[in-house]
Amino acid sequence: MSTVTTTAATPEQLIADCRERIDALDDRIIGLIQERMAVSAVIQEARIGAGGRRVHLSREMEVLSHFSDALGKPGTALAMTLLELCRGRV
Ligand SMILES: O=C(O)C(=O)C[C@]1(C(=O)O)C=C[C@@H](O)C=C1
Repeated sequence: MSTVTTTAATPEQLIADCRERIDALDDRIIGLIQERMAVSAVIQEARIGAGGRRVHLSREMEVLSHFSDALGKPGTALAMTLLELCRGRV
């Protein structure tokens, strides 16, 4: 977990500063998700073009484990949402 430093003089200022940082982080997270969706689409199109299926279950298990190892049970839910964004509903 990274450290958060602030020079805020009041609780109100601290909250405003931190919310600004959260909004900026959320923008970056959204950008990364959009980048992930584009990369995932390249893989899926290549697989379908080669006669395969959109979904690759064993790879999805690896993605789910990656997130749950790092973030616990909510990480699994997050990975499932990411996978749905990247390949649609199954
Ligand atoms: O890694 C793959 O083979 C992908 O197609 C990418 C991806 C993903 O977004 O992580 C998407 C669909 C598959 O079911 C598995 C994983």
